[in-house]
Order: sequence, then C-alpha cells, then structure tokens
Amino acid sequence: MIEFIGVEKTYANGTIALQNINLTIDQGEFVAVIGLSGAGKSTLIRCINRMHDITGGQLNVDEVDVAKLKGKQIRRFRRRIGMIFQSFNLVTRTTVMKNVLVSFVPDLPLWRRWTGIFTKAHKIKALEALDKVGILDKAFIRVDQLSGGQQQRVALARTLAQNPDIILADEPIASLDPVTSRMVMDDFKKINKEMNISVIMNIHHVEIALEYADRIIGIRKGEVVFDGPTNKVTKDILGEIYGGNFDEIQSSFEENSAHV
Ligand SMILES: Nc1ncnc2c1ncn2[C@@H]1O[C@H](COP(=O)(O)OP(=O)(O)OP(=O)(O)O)[C@@H](O)[C@H]1O
Repeated sequence: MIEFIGVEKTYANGTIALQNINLTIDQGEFVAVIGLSGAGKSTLIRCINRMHDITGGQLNVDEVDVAKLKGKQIRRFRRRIGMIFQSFNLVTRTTVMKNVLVSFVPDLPLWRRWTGIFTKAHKIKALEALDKVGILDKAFIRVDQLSGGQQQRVALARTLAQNPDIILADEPIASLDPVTSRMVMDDFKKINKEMNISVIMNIHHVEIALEYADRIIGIRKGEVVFDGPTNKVTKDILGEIYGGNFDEIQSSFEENSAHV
C-alpha cells in the first residue's frame, strides 16, 4: 500500500510542485495520474521511489517511511519498484536478452558482475519476462532493430524480471503511435491483473487513461482535484482537472464514451 500523508514537494529553486497530497493506493490498483503539463504528475510518481525527496508530510510504501531510508536500504527498496520511462532507457547496441539480464546485476556477486556471466535461472527468468510481454522471439535481436513499441516491451520485461510489487510509468506511450500505444497498454493491464502488480502511470492521453485505468487521480497546480474510479469521471471533472480547456478534452471524452 502506498500512502501519501500531507505530502509536499518544493524544488530547490522554490517551485512548489506538490501541496497537501493525501492518497492511499492499494496493492494491485491501476491508477492513471492526469493533468496539464507542469501540474506535478511526474513529481508525484517519482517521489514514490525516492527519485525525488519530499519536503513535507510523509510517504509510506508498505508501512515503510520512504524518507527515512538510507544508502543500501534505498537500493533494496527500489528493487521492488519498477520504473518505465517515455524514452525506454535501453542499451540499444546490444541484444534484448542482455538488456533484460541487466536487471539482475545488483543481485550478483562481484565476480559475476565483472565477467557478465549470468546463471541459468537468471536466463530462464529473463526469457519468461520476455514471453509475458509477447516478444520472446526477439530475445537475441539487437534493440536498435526493434520498433518503439517493441522497445517499450523490452523495458517492461526488464522491469518484470525484477519481480516488482509496483510499476511506476512516466509517460510510457508518449512517443508511440495510437495502435502501438494500445498494445503496450494491453501489456500493462495484463501484468496488473494477472500478477497483481500495482501500476501508477502518468499519462497525457485522457481517452487511454479512461479506457485502461481503474482509478484516476487528477492533479492541478500540485494539488489533487479529483480522485476516484474511472467510471465517475465526467466532462465537468475533466474541465476542473484541465482548467476548463474543454475542446480537446470533450472530444477524447466522447471518443471514450463510444467505447463503453
Ligand atoms: N528538477 C526540478 N527543479 C525545479 N523545478 C522542477 C523540477 N522538476 C520539475 N519542476 C517543476 O515542478 C512542477 C511540476 O513538474 P512535473 O514535471 O512534476 O509536472 P508534470 O505534470 O509531470 O508535467 P509534464 O506533463 O510536462 O511532464 C513544474 O512547475 C516544473 O517546472
């Protein structure tokens, strides 16, 4: 369970990115965080794994006060939390398999790290993760020969191989076309439902957020202005989250309603 209790984040330059955030996210939820650019979405999700330090309040993950973790404890804590970025963050000049195996490096004894020799168990786990996201056949292909959607699936497999309880996804489909975006979102949904991994995703595509997430958190100017189940999101609520900028929102809302 992730708990934000009166969380604040003010950056060193004085920018107040988050104010008075109070949220509880249960294990296994699929949450989309939406809002205008600069609203504080990235900051919110990056506080969960201590990529950013909060400056007020308390943030607990499974009853661990994240702000109190130090050194090795932070590294161990982060092993349970996968992170997916818009830019995939892969080593493109090597194979898919090697990119996934990298997720085991922190667990290896020093000599294995130096020699790059992975155990059979690690290799099987990596292949299983690739199978889970439907790209097992790409295991020995160089990453730079894959499409953007396939690369994002490699990133997802690398995260899965880590056995995370939580996946934080920061704009995972921002650089993908609409068809590929849905394929990647299907993977997130499958992982979330089948493996009970919590997914907390920062996303600009409102219609996709409404289609896939179970819960929507709307952020405006660093504050939560909506938090509820996806089916409770109305046009007025979207107006509140996006500051009455209806045109784009209305069309995405209508498009989404058509799916239901
Ligand atoms: N490292 C930083 N130092 C100072 N200010 C920052 C830093 N990172 C973000 N900010 C500011 O904090 C606020 C929230 O930014 P954040 O990136 O969390 O928003 P966002 O909703 O994710 O935006 P986007 O959708 O454009 O990614 C913005 O005003 C941003 O300029």
